[in-house]
Amino acid sequence: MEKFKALGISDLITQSLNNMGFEEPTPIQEKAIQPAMRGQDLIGQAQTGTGKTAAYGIPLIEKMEGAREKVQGLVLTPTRELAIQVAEELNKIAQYTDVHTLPIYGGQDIERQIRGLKKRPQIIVATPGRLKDHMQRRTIRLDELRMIVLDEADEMLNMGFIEDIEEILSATPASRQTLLFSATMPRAIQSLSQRFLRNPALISIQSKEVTVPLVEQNYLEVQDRQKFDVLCRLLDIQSPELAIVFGRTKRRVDELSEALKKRGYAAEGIHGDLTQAKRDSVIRQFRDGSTDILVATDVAARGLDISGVTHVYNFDIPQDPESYVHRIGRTGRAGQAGTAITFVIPREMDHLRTIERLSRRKIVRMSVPTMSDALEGQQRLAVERLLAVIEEGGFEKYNSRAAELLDENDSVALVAAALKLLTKEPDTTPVRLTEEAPLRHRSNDNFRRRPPLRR
Ligand SMILES: Nc1ncnc2c1ncn2[C@@H]1O[C@H](COP(=O)(O)OP(=O)(O)OP(=O)(O)O)[C@@H](O)[C@H]1O
Ligand SMILES: [Mg+2]
Repeated sequence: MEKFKALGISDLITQSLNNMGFEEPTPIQEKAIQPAMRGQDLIGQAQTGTGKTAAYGIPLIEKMEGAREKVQGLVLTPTRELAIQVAEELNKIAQYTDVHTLPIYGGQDIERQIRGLKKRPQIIVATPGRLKDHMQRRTIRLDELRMIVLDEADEMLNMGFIEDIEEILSATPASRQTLLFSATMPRAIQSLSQRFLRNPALISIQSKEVTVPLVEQNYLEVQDRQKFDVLCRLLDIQSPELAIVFGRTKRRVDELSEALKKRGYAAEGIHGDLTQAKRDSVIRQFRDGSTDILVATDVAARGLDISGVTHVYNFDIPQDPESYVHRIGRTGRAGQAGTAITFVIPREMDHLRTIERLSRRKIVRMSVPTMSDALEGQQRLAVERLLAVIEEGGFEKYNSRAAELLDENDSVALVAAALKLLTKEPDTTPVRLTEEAPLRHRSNDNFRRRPPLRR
């Protein structure tokens, strides 16, 4: 806590950071908080899962005046789920202050948002489209805005959002402070962003690699039609606590989540064509662990912070290196370890090399697991469960029956039969997935010109 105090953070906020289990600032927090509190514009870059939200959130909250009635702080995010999550984190950080944050995003009843706005939140976390709606209706005014943050800044300044961002910024006072944060900051975006900032400080947490070292990164080469069986085997062998499976298209996500359910996995899909109510419930179930596998388009690639995600599977190789970095960054967060496996069809190998080069990290080839590997994995799980019961005790009621059985049967046969009962044998229920065409290899330059957001 002393280290947070030394950054000039007030007692009320230090106290909530303590409650949240933050013992000391992460490197980006250490470097960004003071200049941001001094009023400096900045571009902050640090690896996924290293606390960028609080790095901008703390100074943002510190700068708000509880008594003022108009919106003073604004965070823009590329997705609705991220807006909700960031607003929650800001409200946690500000729990002992009189600063309130409201998320504003598409797909939610606008009247309800208008009622929320009547409570005069000082900070709004918004997706650009819905914010523009409110600006047009004059239910949100930005003429007293003091600070604006573009979270996932490179994505927000990508083709699909840039006009919205320009329009929103032009409605804010020129005196406002502007902060940009992301784990990836391609140079083209850095120079573009200079237009919106005044003498920005570039705060970048230097590291050899863009991705988090705690994430083990593998790929396997596989034909498209084999991918699904390979995924199921991997799930059986690795038995993730929670896993995210990324697919290229909405149809892919629908088909994949259905197919996984057919084979008995607790999977749900998320993409941009679902109703917001459905998206909310899918994320809620995944956060509380009632769904083990989230199947997603890139709509879930950025910013989402869900603890317990031990594995990320790129069922389809990502479109660009940035997407790769963000997708695999859904695991290995806040010092936890994680595993990421990318499925590459032979014609996409060049693409993998480009990702490797730009993320400056070797992605290690692994062999395609066999059916017997999968069975072995499930057997191991069954054994673990059995041994855990022995450890726990409380099965005395079964002792006399066990002794009886042992008198009449071979002991190895008995245990083997029990293990067979406990083991989920690999499921081979036939499923159908529409084949995806391989990603064509494109030059780096093109990576950034993709039209985003058809996810
Ligand atoms: N100082 C800290 N000590 C301990 N945990 C922290 C600290 N700061 C942040 N965290 C936790 O680390 C996790 C990741 O933080 P956050 O979501 O802000 O990462 P990020 O850098 O924005 O990642 P991404 O690039 O994926 O958006 C969160 O669960 C957050 O609560
Ligand atoms: Mg973030």
